[in-house]
Amino acid sequence: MNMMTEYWSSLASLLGVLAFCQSLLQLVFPPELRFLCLRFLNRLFHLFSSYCYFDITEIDGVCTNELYNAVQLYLSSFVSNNGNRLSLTRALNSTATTFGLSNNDCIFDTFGGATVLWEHVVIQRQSQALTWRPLPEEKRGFTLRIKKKDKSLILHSYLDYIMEKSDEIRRKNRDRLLYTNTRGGSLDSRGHPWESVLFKHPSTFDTLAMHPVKKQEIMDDLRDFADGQSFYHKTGRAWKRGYLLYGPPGTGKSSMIAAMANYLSYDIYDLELTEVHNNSELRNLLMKTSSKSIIVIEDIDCSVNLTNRKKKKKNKYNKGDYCDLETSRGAGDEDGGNSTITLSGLLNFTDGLWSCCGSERIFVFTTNHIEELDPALLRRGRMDMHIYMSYCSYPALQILLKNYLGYEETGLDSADLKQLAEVVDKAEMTPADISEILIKNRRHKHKAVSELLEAMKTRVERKLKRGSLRQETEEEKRALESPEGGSESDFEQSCKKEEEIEEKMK
Ligand SMILES: Nc1ncnc2c1ncn2[C@@H]1O[C@H](COP(=O)(O)OP(=O)(O)OP(=O)(O)O)[C@@H](O)[C@H]1O
Repeated sequence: MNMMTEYWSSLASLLGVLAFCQSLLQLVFPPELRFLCLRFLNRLFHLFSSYCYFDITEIDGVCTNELYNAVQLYLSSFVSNNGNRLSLTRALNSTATTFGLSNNDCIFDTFGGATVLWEHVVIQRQSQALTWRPLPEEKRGFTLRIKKKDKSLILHSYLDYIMEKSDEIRRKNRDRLLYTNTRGGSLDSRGHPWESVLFKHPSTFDTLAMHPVKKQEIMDDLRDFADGQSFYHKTGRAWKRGYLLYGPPGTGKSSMIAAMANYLSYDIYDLELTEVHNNSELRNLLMKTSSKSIIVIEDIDCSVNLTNRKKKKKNKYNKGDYCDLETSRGAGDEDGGNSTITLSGLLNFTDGLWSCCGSERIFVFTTNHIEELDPALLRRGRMDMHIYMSYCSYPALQILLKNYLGYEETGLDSADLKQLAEVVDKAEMTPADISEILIKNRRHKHKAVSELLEAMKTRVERKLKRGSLRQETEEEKRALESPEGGSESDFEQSCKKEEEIEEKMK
């Protein structure tokens, strides 16, 4: 008991001494002097430290600091792999989740061999300043710690790099738009010649069925283009690229365009040439497109008479009102007058001076009949890459089987696969045809494969039959046409026979 009393009394006298010292300190060292001392110590510390620090606050005065937002987005791109405690956000109507550093958490980053430390600093705001807009209750910011020797690298390149990266992430996270030119060239309420809708096409290079080597080549080309600003600048070329997609209907030309847009996070401008009246309207449309976009003209062979030939083009595949365009607008204004679009107008659109307004644009033309296009339109520099979208090959079929039936996970009968590999090239089926069969039977994998195999075999048989019948007819025709051949009525008979074959094949 005595011990306890002694303990309490010595504690009380110690506290008394402390209180006395504190009031003495207050008297000798007023707060101003203490603050100065602290500042001095701080300066001394920084003088001998090899690090320097930068504060990037969320709000600079009353304006939002763009750099803060950029750093937040930039860090979100790799923080998910490194951080232990993360903040998660998702904007309204967005499908992307954004990771962020939690309050007062740190993360290291490296750039050009320099290691930097980012700290997310969150402190409560003491009082609301008198501003025209209410400030958040918390004061947020990032503190960047770098080595003094890296200062110039970080300030000159790293921050620009962060701004660029954040732009890219922002574009990726936002929804893409699909534009189409307004009917008859009229302007919308904002005086814009393009109308837009949200573009949510699910096609990606993963889902696209084509040979993986070819696919990779296209992806590399697109990536080189998107990252090639300095290259295009250095070589004095306009920052644009043209792709011509050609091949039979249903081989994935439109799917490829969607995959390109999703891959690069570009908007799409789907140009309906039939709604454009003349070259100057075409130029105006081009000027109103934004950079980082894909400008598409589908079925270019059917859209307008692009051969500049005097004779009117005969369209093999009638595609409705596309085909009579030249007729309906009064063909004959071939030399670039104001009443119709001409080949030279289109060439100017793709690589004339006007095509360089804005930058980072991709032109994609599609056609089912490359042979009907004017060589001027096809030359490299205008259409830099010609991509043949072929009938389904075995590597492409494997992608479809994987997408539609989950083929890789569960595996299919190897004998079936072997047979598919044998007939797929001969069958000449489009990915669209194959997709249809697979969709129909997607719940029954083995039925899907056997039906597909059946369809392919039938096609091969029909092709063989057609080939041999045609050969027979050719021989008969040749016999009839020879000097000792038969009469005209025999020839007519042979034609009739060919028609019969066609009928049978149908
Ligand atoms: N290469 C492919 N990979 C994956 N799916 C494909 C492919 N080709 C076609 N398809 C499927 O077939 C459908 C039609 O294809 P798409 O419209 O892309 O072909 P297209 O070549 O543009 O045809 P068209 O020349 O008639 O416009 C697509 O919705 C897609 O489901």
